[in-house]
Amino acid sequence: MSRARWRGVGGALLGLLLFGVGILVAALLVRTYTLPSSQVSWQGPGVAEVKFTPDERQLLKRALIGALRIPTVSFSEEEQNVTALAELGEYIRRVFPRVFSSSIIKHEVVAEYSHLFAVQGSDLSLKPYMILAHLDVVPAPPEGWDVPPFSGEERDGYIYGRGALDNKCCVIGALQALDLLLKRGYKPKRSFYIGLGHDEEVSGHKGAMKVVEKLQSRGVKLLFVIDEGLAVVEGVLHGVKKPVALIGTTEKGSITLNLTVNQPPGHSSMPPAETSIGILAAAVSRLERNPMPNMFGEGPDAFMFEKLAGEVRNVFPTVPLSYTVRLIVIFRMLEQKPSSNAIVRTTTAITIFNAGVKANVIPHIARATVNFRLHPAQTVDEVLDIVRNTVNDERVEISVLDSFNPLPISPHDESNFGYQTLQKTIHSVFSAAPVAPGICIGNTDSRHFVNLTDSIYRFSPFKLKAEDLSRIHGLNERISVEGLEQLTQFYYQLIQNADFDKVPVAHRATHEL
Ligand SMILES: CCCCCCCC/C=C\CCCCCCCC(=O)NCC(=O)O
Ligand SMILES: [Zn+2]
Ligand SMILES: [Zn+2]
Repeated sequence: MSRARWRGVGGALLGLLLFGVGILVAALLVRTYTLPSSQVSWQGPGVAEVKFTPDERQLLKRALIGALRIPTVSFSEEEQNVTALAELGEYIRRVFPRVFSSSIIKHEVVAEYSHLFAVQGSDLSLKPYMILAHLDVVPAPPEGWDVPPFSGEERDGYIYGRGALDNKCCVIGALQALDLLLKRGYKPKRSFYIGLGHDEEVSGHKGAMKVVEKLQSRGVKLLFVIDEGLAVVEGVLHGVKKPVALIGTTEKGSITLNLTVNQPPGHSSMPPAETSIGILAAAVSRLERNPMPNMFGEGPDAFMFEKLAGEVRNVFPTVPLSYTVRLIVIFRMLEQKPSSNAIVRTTTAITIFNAGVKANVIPHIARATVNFRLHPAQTVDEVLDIVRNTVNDERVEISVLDSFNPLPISPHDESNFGYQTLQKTIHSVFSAAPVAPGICIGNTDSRHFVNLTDSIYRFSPFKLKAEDLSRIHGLNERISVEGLEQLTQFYYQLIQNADFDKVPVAHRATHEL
């Protein structure tokens, strides 16, 4: 046989060998996945679902509508509508008298406008847990809304208003669930707290932090904390069609910077080659055009995709791709949408830009504020280094207004009581939606609780479609009446599920995918 022919046969054999090895590696990789969590079933007794009477359904709706009408706006750490915060405090007293007068509940006002409810369980040997929500909201100028943002108007099965999702629905849902449990004579075994902060939207330094100080001074340790955060998302994650429940097991860090350029002012008829505005604009544009690196797989986002691998639809239906390859394809697609881009990298948002006073005056000072949300695989120092290198202009002064590192990752293994109790409750309330750990892309009051527990979970118990994401802090924020009832059901069942003293045990089928 000629040398060329031998080379051809050798090449074909090598190709076959590589193909075989490729198949083997892919098979080994996909073997490690278990069936999606939707296939998990729970051992042991379930808890009773709350059946709302028609009157209770009306009262629940009215309770949220009333709360939405009180404009508890936080503008900044220094400027909050404290009259409205006081009014909302009075309002919850009026709407939930059973909660405020129960002999097993101690209520205290913290730092004037926050509230702490301590519900005493019958078994004091069980470690308590905490449900958090917040009373304040971000501003809502009426332009662009279909209904006035503080009207609480009900339309076509939805209740509209600033705070409908973030986060008065959880304030009302948690209190309503507790009220219904008391009404039905339920006596909790495990003690728990409900904390309602009043300045979450501007840091939580005055509210949640003071609640933490109070609990710490009493030597309280918590089994777990549940706060707002991720949700049951539908059509948000590329390639996953059915609703999946994402529990934030960590939260992004944050850096807020001021970029300031100081140049001599003067007459606009004799402009310099570059003005303070031009220099600053170029600097912020460099930051926008050079996004932080894609860190997919280097943080807990990897856990989320591993868990959801079984749910990922093949994006090329005619090509038989392994789950591993599908994940790699999705990895690139994630960058295309702001919500999933936020999961895979530190984000850069230019939020304030100020300069100039008059058309014929060269401005002296130009200033921009830039807010970064840090991926859990990066630190404040690392991001600041990248920012300095990208700006790369000594005329731009960079000062840090506020910064904190990403939060620790809370346990989400099979032996963790808090995570498993949440998962069990989610399965029961949201028709067995698969549950996965994720990165909470916004910041919450729960970040102040790290010294009280290692188990902090950020989960808002409602469904969110892709088009709903822009309603949070945006226009036409709303919750469906059905969603509000489901959310209340969630807290109602969670409180009962937390009364078991052992971790719920899941039956899980392992399976080769
Ligand atoms: C891979 C796709 C996953 C996309 C996940 C996006 C799901 C979004 C779900 C909820 C929205 C996140 C809201 C987080 C709570 C924000 C609380 C807040 O506003 N805090 C103040 C602040 O962060 O400034
Ligand atoms: Zn919130
Ligand atoms: Zn918010």
